[in-house]
Amino acid sequence: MPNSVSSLPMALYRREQIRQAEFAVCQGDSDALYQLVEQAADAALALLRLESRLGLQTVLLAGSGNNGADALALARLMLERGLPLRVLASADGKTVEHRRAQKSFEAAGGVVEPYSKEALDGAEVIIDGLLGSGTNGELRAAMAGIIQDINASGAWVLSLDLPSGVDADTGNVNPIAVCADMTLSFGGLKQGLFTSRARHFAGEVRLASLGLEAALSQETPSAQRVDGRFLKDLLGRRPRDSHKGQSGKVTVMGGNHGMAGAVRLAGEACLRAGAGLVTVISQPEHQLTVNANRPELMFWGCELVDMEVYLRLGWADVLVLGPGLGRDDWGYNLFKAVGMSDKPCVLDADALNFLAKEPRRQQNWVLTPHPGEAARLLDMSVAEVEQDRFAAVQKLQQTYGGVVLLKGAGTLICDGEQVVVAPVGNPGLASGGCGDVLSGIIAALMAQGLAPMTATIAGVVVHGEAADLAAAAGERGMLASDLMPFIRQLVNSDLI
Ligand SMILES: NC(=O)C1=CN([C@@H]2O[C@H](COP(=O)(O)OP(=O)(O)OC[C@H]3O[C@@H](n4cnc5c(N)ncnc54)[C@H](OP(=O)(O)O)[C@@H]3O)[C@@H](O)[C@H]2O)[C@@H](O)CC1
Ligand SMILES: Nc1ncnc2c1ncn2[C@@H]1O[C@H](COP(=O)(O)OP(=O)(O)O)[C@@H](O)[C@H]1O
Repeated sequence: MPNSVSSLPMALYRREQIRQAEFAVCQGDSDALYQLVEQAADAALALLRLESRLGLQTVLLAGSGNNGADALALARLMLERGLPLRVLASADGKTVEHRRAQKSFEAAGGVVEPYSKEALDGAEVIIDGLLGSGTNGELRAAMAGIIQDINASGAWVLSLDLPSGVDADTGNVNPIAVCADMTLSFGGLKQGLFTSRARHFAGEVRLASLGLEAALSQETPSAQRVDGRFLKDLLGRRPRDSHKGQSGKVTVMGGNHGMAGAVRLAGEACLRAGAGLVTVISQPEHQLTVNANRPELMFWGCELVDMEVYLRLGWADVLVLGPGLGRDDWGYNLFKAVGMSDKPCVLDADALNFLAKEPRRQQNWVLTPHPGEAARLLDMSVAEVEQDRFAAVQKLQQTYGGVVLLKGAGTLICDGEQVVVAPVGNPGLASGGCGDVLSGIIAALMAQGLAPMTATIAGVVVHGEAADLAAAAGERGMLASDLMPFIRQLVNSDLI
């Protein structure tokens, strides 16, 4: 069945690519396009049935474009089945398909009412067909008002194609969007649904491909999505005769005065992700904290960054620089020392702030900025980074080389060839130290032989999945340390 609700593929597209596929199939023929509208409505009905939402008091909201046409076609299907519904339209239909869907709904005895807030009273289900992929620029005030009413209604909300107000390409919201429980994406998966603010507004995402698969396969996906399945067959079982020297040696550097915890977290995560030997280089007074309950970490107290540091860097397979590094001369000198070595490295936190001041490119590094650090690296505001995270991660990679990951809900990873979106993890990660844990995991995976891009994707997936497991006890109050036991479980998960 071409219009069935399928399981989510990994390929993501920009809205223009999905429109191209639609054009390739319909060739501008309105009958063919109307068929797609009918199929979209069929798929939405099937989804409502699957979710056991049929028979509940339902209000459908139709906008003036083809997203509204989808809602009106669904309204007709529901009316024909005697399901309880009200249909509200915010404006007159502007497309041929919209007018046709409305006519057909009215011919079946349906009534389209003008929008009123009161009509949402008592709604158990709201179908959002206000705005889809044709949305341009900032929402007009009237539309923003309707969306506010939907969000305040308390109903279960299904958004057709996109939550109204979410940008299909960036996931950005300007200034408000429908907060959906579920989104049924049509044609192909829009890349914007999986990152940025869309992570909050889209709810669970489903796909109705509407028979556009073949046409869409002519397009190169703009990004790939990853989830826990990425970990399958990644590391494999350790050879029975393996020894610690073969599992990779990592040196974690950072932990300026008062910030012992950052290097301790990165170092411990590195061990839990399977590195054979981990040394922490930090301010000397931090030895007790770093080794408390974790004697497996080696420690070297470094007060002065001198020749000995350079010699010690030679020992490691992979370096991590940044957790708790600080921005003083001590931190800067460690940054210089790492720059002089040719080791594969993970740069995080203040190491990225030094890099922003002294930009250079390196191929064998992984940069892990959060949006604030990304803004400094790109000399722009955090709002500009967040406005288009896809563009930001690509620009970072072009400027600095290597593998770049842009943190935040729907983390993006780019190696210059492809962009990967990892919609894993949860807001429990929004607490200090979680980024330090991530850099330790990535370094451990690199030290065990994974290529930087693979290690970075796998690291983000392990980190996010560990957070989801840890969140069983609640997201609020979750600590970076709570991830540790689950990291171990996940790096062995391909063996289960
Ligand atoms: N692709 C596919 O495979 C298929 C796609 N299909 C469906 O078509 C949908 C795309 O339809 P579409 O192109 O008609 O656009 P759509 O999202 O309804 O919005 C246009 C309306 O919104 C308005 N508007 C715009 N910006 C605004 C703003 N900032 N603030 C306020 N209003 C704003 C704009 O108003 P205007 O500017 O004209 O006054 C116009 O009236 C797609 O999402 C999917 O549901 C399926 O039916 C079949 C398969
Ligand atoms: N809402 C969220 N959903 C998913 N992941 C999140 C969310 N909030 C934060 N994270 C993740 O948590 C980590 C936080 O990193 P960072 O800001 O560097 O923390 P710190 O510097 O305190 O260690 C990142 O990997 C980020 O992607």
